[in-house]
Amino acid sequence: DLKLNSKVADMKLADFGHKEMQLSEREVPGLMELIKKYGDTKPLKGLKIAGSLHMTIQTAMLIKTLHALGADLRWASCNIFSTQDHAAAAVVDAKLAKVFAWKGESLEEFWWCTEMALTWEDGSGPDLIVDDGGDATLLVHKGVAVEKDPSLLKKSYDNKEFQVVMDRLALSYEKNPKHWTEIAKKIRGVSEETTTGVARLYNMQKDGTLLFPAFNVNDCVTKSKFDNLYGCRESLADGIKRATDIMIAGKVAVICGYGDVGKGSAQSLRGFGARVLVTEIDPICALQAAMEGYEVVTMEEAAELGDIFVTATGNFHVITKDHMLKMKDEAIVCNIGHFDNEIEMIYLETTPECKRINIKPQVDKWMLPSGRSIIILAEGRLVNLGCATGHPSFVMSASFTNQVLAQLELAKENNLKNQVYILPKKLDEEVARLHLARLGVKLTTLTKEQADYLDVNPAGPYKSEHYRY
Ligand SMILES: NC(=O)C1=CN([C@@H]2O[C@H](COP(=O)(O)OP(=O)(O)OC[C@H]3O[C@@H](n4cnc5c(N)ncnc54)[C@H](O)[C@@H]3O)[C@@H](O)[C@H]2O)C=CC1
Ligand SMILES: Nc1ncnc2c1ncn2[C@@H]1O[C@H](CO)C(=O)[C@H]1O
Repeated sequence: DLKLNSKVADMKLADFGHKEMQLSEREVPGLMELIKKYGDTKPLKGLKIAGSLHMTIQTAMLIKTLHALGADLRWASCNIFSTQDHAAAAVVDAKLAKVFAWKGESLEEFWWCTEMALTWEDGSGPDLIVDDGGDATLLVHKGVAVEKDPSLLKKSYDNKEFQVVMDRLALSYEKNPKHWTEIAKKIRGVSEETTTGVARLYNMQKDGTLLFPAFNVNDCVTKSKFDNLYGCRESLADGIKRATDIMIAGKVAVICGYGDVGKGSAQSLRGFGARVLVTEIDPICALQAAMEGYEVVTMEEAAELGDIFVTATGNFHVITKDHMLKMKDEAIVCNIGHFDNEIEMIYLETTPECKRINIKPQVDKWMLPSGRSIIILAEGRLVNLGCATGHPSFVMSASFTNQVLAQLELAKENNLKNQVYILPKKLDEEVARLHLARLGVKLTTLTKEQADYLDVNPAGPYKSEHYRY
């Protein structure tokens, strides 16, 4: 396998990918600025970067930037449905990275791709990881764990996906029982894209099991208060409409979770004229939803009311078997959270009385024992990337500018500990500044008197560490 240059769906799509990458340049000002600033000095020269992040046109521009800064790249997607095959082909064709990703991977193929992204032709591993959801970081950590305790390979696991991971690790253990231990030693750190991946990192930091330093890119203000919020505001409706062509106006939409993603999702469907109900566990977010005029209900109440259901919690089994059995005939059910367990898909997939009728790729009608059916999008995986193309380039430019800044910090080898770090506010403000011109924003400059009055530096940072945007 390791001699494999790349594995993508169709290299004939490369030209289309190049055209869409070129068209996105105007929309990724932050990335273009980083290439201008560092393209000559190449601060990532000689460093190997493994990526596990949706292989889209936007990610192709992130890869282009990391490549321009000197990195040697291998890439997989972090979701079986989110690859845009023309983006993958263009990246391979332009020799920006070796790519192992295609839309519609099986779970076994997904974990093979992830391992291929983490392993160079000579069997060596990366210096740095760009992760989204933490699956690449998980494979390295579980690899080290089984090499410490091979008996873990003998067990059988109820969780189907975890069993696939352990089967894959059994193969690498057979080839080299020190493979992952050697790889982990060399890794300078990981930069993590999303809320759920960041939660995993803080759990490992708390348990003391983190094997290398990590940057929490999600909690850059110019990531989560933009991508999670405004990105979902645009790409959620895109996913639902491309999948079902449903009229949203006048329908009852139920958004589970009112965090950054839930806020953008609720606003998205309200914008199309839906009557939006919200469910929440957190009194503060529930109060925010109420202040915005949303009706805050429980899923038990909402199950029989909704026409369209969207989970956005980062939690699991938020929409359960009981909820599905109460739903209207042909209610649409989807998830925009990172993992596919927000909807209890295991009930549908393991109950003989539940019959799946495939309408088209990533759109299934499930006949239920209730005598009614529901429409499940992208098999419960994130609907904006499974049924559409994810967030547009402009908002991803801010997220990915933070990713590159985090990679540059990790590359410096400045004795970071095995813990989770956040980029400084000054850089966050810089990322925002890089995106103003494209929108014609005219920023006001503080006078010295005003700066003194506010007790801030005229060049920033403009807010305290505890400021909530
Ligand atoms: N599809 C996409 O493009 C994106 C997906 N994400 C993912 O979306 C998920 C949510 O992300 P954020 O909004 O940033 O997280 P968040 O933590 O800001 O919001 C999640 C909210 O869900 C609530 N919640 C948890 N369990 C719940 C339950 N059982 N019922 C109702 N509410 C519940 C929490 O109280 C919280 O307010 C994560 O998995 C994240 O990785 C994030 C950004 C973009
Ligand atoms: N078009 C896109 N390309 C790459 N990543 C994306 C895109 N849209 C959303 N995402 C990311 O997907 C993760 C969730 O897996 C986020 O937190 C977003 O930053």
